Amino acid sequence: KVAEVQTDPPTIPITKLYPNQNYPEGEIQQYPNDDTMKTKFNKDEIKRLEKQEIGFEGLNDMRRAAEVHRQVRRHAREFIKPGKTMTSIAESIENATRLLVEEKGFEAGIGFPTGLSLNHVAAHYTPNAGDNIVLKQEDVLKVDFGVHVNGRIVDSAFTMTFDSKYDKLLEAVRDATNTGVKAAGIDVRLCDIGEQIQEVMESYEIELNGKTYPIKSVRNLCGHNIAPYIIHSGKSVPIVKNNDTTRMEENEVFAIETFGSTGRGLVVEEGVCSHYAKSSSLTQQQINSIPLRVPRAKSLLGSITKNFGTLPFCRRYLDRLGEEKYLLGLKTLVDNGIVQDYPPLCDIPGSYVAQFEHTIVLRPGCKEVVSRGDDY
Ligand SMILES: O=S(=O)(c1cccs1)N(Cc1ccc(F)cc1)Cc1ncn[nH]1
Ligand SMILES: [Mn+2]
Ligand SMILES: [Mn+2]
Ligand SMILES: [Mn+2]
Repeated sequence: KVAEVQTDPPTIPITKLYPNQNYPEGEIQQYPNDDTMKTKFNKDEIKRLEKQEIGFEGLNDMRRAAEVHRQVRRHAREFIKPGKTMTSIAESIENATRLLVEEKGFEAGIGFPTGLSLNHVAAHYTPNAGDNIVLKQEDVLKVDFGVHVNGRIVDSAFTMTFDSKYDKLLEAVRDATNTGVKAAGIDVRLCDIGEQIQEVMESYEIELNGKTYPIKSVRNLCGHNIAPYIIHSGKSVPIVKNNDTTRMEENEVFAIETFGSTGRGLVVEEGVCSHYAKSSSLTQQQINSIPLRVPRAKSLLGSITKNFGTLPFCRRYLDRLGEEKYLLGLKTLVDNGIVQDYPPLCDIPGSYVAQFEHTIVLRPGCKEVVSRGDDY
């Protein structure tokens, strides 16, 4: 029996909703420098390159992951309400993702921990075991979660508020992210994208509790390129003007994300860490050559390699695997550079940060915003 329509809450895997396995295309955009592109590739060259691109399989895998993302977030936007614990929110998103993507080893699953950063915390907060934080009416919540199919990660995020007083902040960031998505393209310089994002972001201001704040682009946060099983594979997309003349290249996948803040427009690593990922730059041989005097570190590394590979994970994912007494072992792996920690990234207390993020594919003939939905 082929199901036609998703249940609420969502329980039907996306493969069952698309029996022909052709998943919906994202938003197609032409490149900003399209005329020079035309001279670069003629029609049949584009045809040939479209075959190559990230391989039709790769693109189809991303589209399936993106459809999972859209259906999970549609439900998340209904059930995330003040009074719910961060833990219950994270688990609802993760359970729905596992169901819809049909989690199976490295073939399909969660792309990285469910980011639920609040207010002046911009990114990389997810609850650890025992976290009792409850969502409040005046919170500014960034929901940033990932879905992968065969390592093709869709990284997309949106901001939720329950008070219209923050509307201008969300409008600024949404406009800035869409500006970055539009500016992106083959051969486009990263610095030019950062400049355009900053110009739009900082053209906005917001009045909060009787005071007017200019909205600042958070200058030390950025978007990034994505490779199979590697959430950031080397290039950073700035959200302020800088001098990085590195260019985007065809067939690259980018997460375009912008952060607007009423605070300093600068984040620092602050608070208890929850997010980690095995370094993608060390070879197995290099790892083997590092003496690990803490026995637990070795067994923990085995579990991380087996269950996550280079995909980011959080402490709750270790807990659900039955790992115990792992904090010293984890610290040892971090101190030896085998595992990278990603602590919460915070502006000043009392400030508010908003985020929107899309994943785009720079196909030879067009740009595909795979994570675009009717919500953002
Ligand atoms: O800030 S990043 O570390 C980065 C940006 C540019 C170069 S590296 N980061 C990558 C990442 C790190 C850990 C994760 F669990 C998931 C992703 C961006 C990001 N965080 C959430 N969504 N997107
Ligand atoms: Mn629902
Ligand atoms: Mn993200
Ligand atoms: Mn990202």
